[in-house]
Amino acid sequence: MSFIASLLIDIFIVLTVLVFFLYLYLTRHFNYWKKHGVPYLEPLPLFGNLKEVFLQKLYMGTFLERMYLEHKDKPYLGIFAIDKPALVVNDLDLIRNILVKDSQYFIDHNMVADEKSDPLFANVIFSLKGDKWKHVRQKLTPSFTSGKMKVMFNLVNKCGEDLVDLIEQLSANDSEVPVKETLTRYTTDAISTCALGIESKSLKDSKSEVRHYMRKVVDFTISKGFAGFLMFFEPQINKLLKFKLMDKEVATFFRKTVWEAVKHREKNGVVRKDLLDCLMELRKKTEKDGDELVKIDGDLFVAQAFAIFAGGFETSSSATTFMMYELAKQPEIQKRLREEICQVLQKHNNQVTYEAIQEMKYLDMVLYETLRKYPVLGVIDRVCVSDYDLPGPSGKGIFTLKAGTSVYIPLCGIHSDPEFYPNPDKFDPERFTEENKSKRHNYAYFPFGEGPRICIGKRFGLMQIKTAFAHILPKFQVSISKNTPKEIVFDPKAFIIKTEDEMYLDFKKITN
Ligand code: HEM
Repeated sequence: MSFIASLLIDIFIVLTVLVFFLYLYLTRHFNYWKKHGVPYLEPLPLFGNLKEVFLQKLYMGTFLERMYLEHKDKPYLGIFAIDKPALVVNDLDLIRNILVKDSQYFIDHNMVADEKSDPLFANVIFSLKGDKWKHVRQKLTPSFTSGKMKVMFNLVNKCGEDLVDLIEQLSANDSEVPVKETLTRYTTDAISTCALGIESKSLKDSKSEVRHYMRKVVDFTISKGFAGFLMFFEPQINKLLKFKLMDKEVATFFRKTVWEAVKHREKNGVVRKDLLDCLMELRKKTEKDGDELVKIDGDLFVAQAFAIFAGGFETSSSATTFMMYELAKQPEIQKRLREEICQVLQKHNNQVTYEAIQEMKYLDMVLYETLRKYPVLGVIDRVCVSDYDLPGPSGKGIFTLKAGTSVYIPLCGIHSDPEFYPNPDKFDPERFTEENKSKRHNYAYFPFGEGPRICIGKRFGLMQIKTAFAHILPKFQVSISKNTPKEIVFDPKAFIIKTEDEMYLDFKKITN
């Protein structure tokens, strides 16, 4: 045998042995659920049960929705995220216990970003764990009371007026309006001014610097989609590989913007009682305390401003886009909503006010139905932080969920379960009359999550969405245009539910 042939055989043997050991390593936990008598899905080496999500073929919420609809007779189901056992919880009473009643066992999200390579994502409130999270959350919560919303309303309302001006320009000459981008420019302006007191001018200027950098945060490339996957499903692997979600230039821009706003306020004694003020108070206080745990400064400080900013603009613009799309498809619902808005506004001297938008009950119903069909976050996640006893899978005995196990709640699945929502693909706001709501399990609907980790910006999100419709619908008739997507496909790379492509719709000015 020649030297080359024997070398090739040696290489082949070494590779086979390596592949064999890699296989053993990746499948070492694959009998975990079987051993504990928990119903589970047969995994594949390398992917576990998440092949389609891993390969970015399917949005994670849609993936778990399919799993839920197939296995909802089981209170919970064991899966494998790559090689790691994780639990998908289907039963609504168990979900209530995990999110609310026994939330101390499930207080953390999975997300772990690397402090060095991705410092802002590592420190955003969504990633913070345990006492550090609790402390930051307690301090930020007062920025989101209904009193604070009232104060911020005028700023949001001004953005609503600018939004109408932009739609008027874009729809001139019967042009289609790129709704997703237009509404994201609106929410970017609203959150910039309310949270940080900065004018992002996204509606006035399509090349606005803030919009430019924020687009980079949320437009997921394949590699960012992969980083997001690991942070959500395999945070420990991400810790090793150090993938990051935020580019250096975006982090630099955000740091600069936040510290300039802070310096301006300190120098000129500006007090706006907004989110940045709350953060600045928090920063002073912790300096005085001298407590390591509660030192909210540097990137921990910037990250909280970033979290509110990032949480605040694309979530709301995505929900607003889907609502606009459904209204375009259903002119009867659109007409009824327009009539309600116009009637309420008449009582308020034709002014969009905070009180007026609270009176629009059909608007609430249409918005709630939008968030049912398109819950912005398709999966709610938690980590079990100390061993927790679940009722045994067959209803007998107990099964102890080990600390460190990831738990996923299939929100998209629950929201499209025909048992709670007959004909779930139909967009039907009547599902949200008081009477119909009272017939359902309380946990058949939770688009903002639940319990201590419920969305902190819920009130702000609802306010900015409702303000947009109160401005737009009395002035424009919205309809499907030639480039409206025929079918909605959620972006498989993204963390939240959104379309990959632009959403074009026709806007026709109402003249009377
Ligand atoms: C339609 C709009 C929105 C929806 C549907 C939504 C949904 C959610 C959901 C499902 C969660 C996770 C909750 C859980 O794990 O139980 C969340 C968390 C969060 N949201 Fe929202 N959100 C919206 C708007 C906003 C806005 C406007 C802001 C900021 C102004 C915001 C900031 C946050 C933050 C900071 C968290 C993390 C809270 C924590 O970990 O303590 N969201 N949101």
